[in-house]
Amino acid sequence: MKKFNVCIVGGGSTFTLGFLKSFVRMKEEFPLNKLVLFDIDKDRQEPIGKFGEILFKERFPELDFAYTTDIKEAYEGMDFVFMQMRAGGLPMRAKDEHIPLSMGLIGQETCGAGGMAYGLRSCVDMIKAIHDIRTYAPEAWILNYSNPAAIVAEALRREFPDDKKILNICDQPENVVRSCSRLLGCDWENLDPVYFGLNHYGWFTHIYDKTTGEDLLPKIKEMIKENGFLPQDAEQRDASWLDTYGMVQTIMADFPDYLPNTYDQYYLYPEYKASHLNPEFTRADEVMAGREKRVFAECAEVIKKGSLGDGFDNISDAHAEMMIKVAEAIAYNKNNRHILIIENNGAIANMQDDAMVEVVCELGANGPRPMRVGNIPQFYLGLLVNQVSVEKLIVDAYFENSYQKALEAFTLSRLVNDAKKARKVLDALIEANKGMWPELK
Ligand SMILES: NC(=O)c1ccc[n+]([C@@H]2O[C@H](COP(=O)([O-])OP(=O)(O)OC[C@H]3O[C@@H](n4cnc5c(N)ncnc54)[C@H](O)[C@@H]3O)[C@@H](O)[C@H]2O)c1
Ligand SMILES: O=P(O)(O)OC[C@H]1O[C@H](O[C@H]2[C@H](O)[C@@H](O)[C@@H](O)O[C@@H]2CO)[C@H](O)[C@@H](O)[C@@H]1O
Ligand SMILES: [Mn+2]
Repeated sequence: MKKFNVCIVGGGSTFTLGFLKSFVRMKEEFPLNKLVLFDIDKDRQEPIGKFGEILFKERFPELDFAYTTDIKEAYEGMDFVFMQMRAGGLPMRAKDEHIPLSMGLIGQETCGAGGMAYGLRSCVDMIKAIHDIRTYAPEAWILNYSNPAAIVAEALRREFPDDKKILNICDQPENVVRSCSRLLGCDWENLDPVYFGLNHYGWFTHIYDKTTGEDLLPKIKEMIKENGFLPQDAEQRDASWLDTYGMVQTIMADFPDYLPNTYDQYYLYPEYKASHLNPEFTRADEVMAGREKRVFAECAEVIKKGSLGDGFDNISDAHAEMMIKVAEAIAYNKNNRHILIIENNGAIANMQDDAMVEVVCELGANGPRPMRVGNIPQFYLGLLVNQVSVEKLIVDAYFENSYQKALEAFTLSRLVNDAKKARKVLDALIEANKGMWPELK
């Protein structure tokens, strides 16, 4: 069985620990020869790298493992590059959230003004990183889930039009499917969804039972109406995530056709959400006070002991598991179904061909084969055409250094929706992002 070389870009991410543990747990199904962590921040990556050295010495000694800030060492000879960078780090995420919220607008990592701010930073850093990767690993599969994935995917489509080995992915649709399995009391892998949308803006039209072919969505709708909706791993979630999943019940009461992606809440209830988010303590603050602290405390403890110790917890990590299964599908030409971000080209019949949309695809060694959903109803089409235009305009702003295009994107966004507010928040974000955005003229 061939063994693979993998690099993780954003080695200092709060998600890396989950990957390191999952690579151990999944070493039979996706065997690694070499794993390299790469980050531009040596100090942030080092504790995670040291944790990895101890983990692999004890659980996967045959693995060739390294961590580095050198691009040649990181990329040369790689088969897969997993990309999880956060351009500007969590402190900039906090600004993306706080600045719009201070003006009464949604402050969110990937949606609205904050998402566009993060998007412009990610365009700069992701395009540079992919040029670096292609210098040293022209054939590697690049699996991107750095956010905002919708804007990043559109920028990469334009910068690398002929590169068929860049794949953009998000775990949230799969997380919603997993959450349905909690409700139904079944194995999530026995659910076969039909889905359409953009990244962080989509709907499930059917969720079939893989064995019988029965569409379980009517039953799921009833259960959500009666009991609400919880993430599969509710016991491990922060309060804000439970609130987010809870909103699915509200969305379905107003729009009962389909099961929504949890991110739809921001587009459907922008005023309600903006007035219920705490401008003094946003999700970035919650992550910095919670997940970030936990991850680095776990590293420090293991490094201090010099071993994993008895209480070592290697519980399942849905996010890492999904990304590794995506690599596995490509590596072994499995043609498994995954929900991926791809160029539309008819997958959603009544949307423009060059939109980056999110649909179910069969995934194998030759890349994704999207499954068509036909025409979508006018309401959903209207919402998505609006947002795809926003995403395209912000990417225009990046490539053309255009203030005007950025202003248009901000004005068009349902989460801003007013030219005066758009100019005000855009100007504040330009100030906050000096040196990290392209210069907008
Ligand atoms: N699409 C999805 O489903 C999904 C799910 C989870 C996380 N994510 C994304 O993963 C990323 C990491 O999230 P996090 O909360 O762990 O953030 P984090 O800030 O903890 O980690 C990001 C790491 O990226 C590094 N980094 C920043 N710019 C870089 C660059 N140019 N090259 C290499 N490394 C760079 C930082 O130093 C940091 O160590 C984010 O983009 C997040 O949105 C996506
Ligand atoms: O606020 P965060 O940093 O916790 O999460 C933002 C990300 O949320 C989604 O990913 C979740 C995923 O749904 C969940 O199951 C688990 O694996 O954690 C992830 C991060 O919490 C979303 O898909 C990402 O794009 C966001 O970055
Ligand atoms: Mn996502």
